[in-house]
Amino acid sequence: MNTAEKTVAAVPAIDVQGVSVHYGSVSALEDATVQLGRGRICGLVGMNGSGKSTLFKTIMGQLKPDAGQVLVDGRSPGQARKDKLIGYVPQNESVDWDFPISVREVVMTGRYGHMGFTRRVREADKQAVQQALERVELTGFADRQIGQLSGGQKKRAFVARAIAQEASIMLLDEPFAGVDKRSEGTITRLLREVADAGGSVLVSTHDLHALPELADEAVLLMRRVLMQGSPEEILKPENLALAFGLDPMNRGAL
Ligand SMILES: Nc1ncnc2c1ncn2[C@@H]1O[C@H](COP(=O)(O)OP(=O)(O)OP(=O)(O)O)[C@@H](O)[C@H]1O
Repeated sequence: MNTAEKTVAAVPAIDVQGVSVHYGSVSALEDATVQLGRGRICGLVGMNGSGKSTLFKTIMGQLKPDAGQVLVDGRSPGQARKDKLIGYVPQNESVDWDFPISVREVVMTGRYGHMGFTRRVREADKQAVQQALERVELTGFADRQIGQLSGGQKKRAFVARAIAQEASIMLLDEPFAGVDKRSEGTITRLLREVADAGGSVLVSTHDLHALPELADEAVLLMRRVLMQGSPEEILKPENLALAFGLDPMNRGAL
C-alpha cells in the first residue's frame, strides 16, 4: 500500500463526533460519537425514539447538528451526497407509496448522480438497474407500481436503488421491519457483498437474534451512544438492560 492509499484507508467511512441534535426542545441525540471503517457492517440498536433515524438523517445531511461534526469519507455530508457516496434505504413510513412510479424507475433514481444535468438514460444505466434488480430478485416485478409490492419487496427495491447508485456507504433504516424471511435473507446477503467489496453499512434493526449474523459490530443507542462493540458484547444482558431496561432477548420481539 502506498502513502496515499494508507491515508485513504485511515479516513473512516463514517465519522460522527460528539453530535447533538434537537427538535425544538426535544433532545434526540446527545454527544453521539460513532465511527465506521471500510468493509464493515454496523448494526444500530436502540428502543423506539432512541435517535436511530435522527442519526441517519444527520449523516445524510438532512439534519444539521447543534453541536459536533459529521464527516463522510472525510467530507461534509452535503458534499458526500453530491458525490453520491451514500445510498439510503428509508423507513417505509417516509415513502409515498402512491407515487406513480415503477420499481424499475425507483431503482433508476439511484443512477441520477451518474447521468449529469440532462438525466439522459444511457445503456450503462439500464444495465446497472437490470443487474441491481437481479441481485435483489425483483426482475419479475420491475414494471409494477412501487406501492404494489409487499413490505419485503419494497425494501429490496430500495436496496437495489442503493446498489445501482454504486454507493460506497449504505444507510438502512430498519430494512427488516415487516419483512419475510426470504427478503431478510436476500438483504443480509447483499449487505455482506457490499462490505466484502469495501463498502460500509450502517443498519438499524430490532432483530437482536440476527445481529451476530448480520453485523461485524454494533452501536447501542439511547439518545447517547451507550457503547460500540462486537455484537456479542452488545448482546450481553447487562448491556441490553442499559438500553432496554429488561433483557429484550427474553421478551420476544421488541
Ligand atoms: N420531526 C420531529 N419533531 C419533534 N420530535 C421528533 C421529530 N422526529 C423525531 N423526534 C423525536 O426525537 C426522538 C428520536 O426520534 P428518532 O425517530 O430518531 O428515533 P428512532 O430511534 O429512529 O425511533 P424508531 O425506532 O421508533 O424509528 C424521539 O423522542 C422522537 O419523538
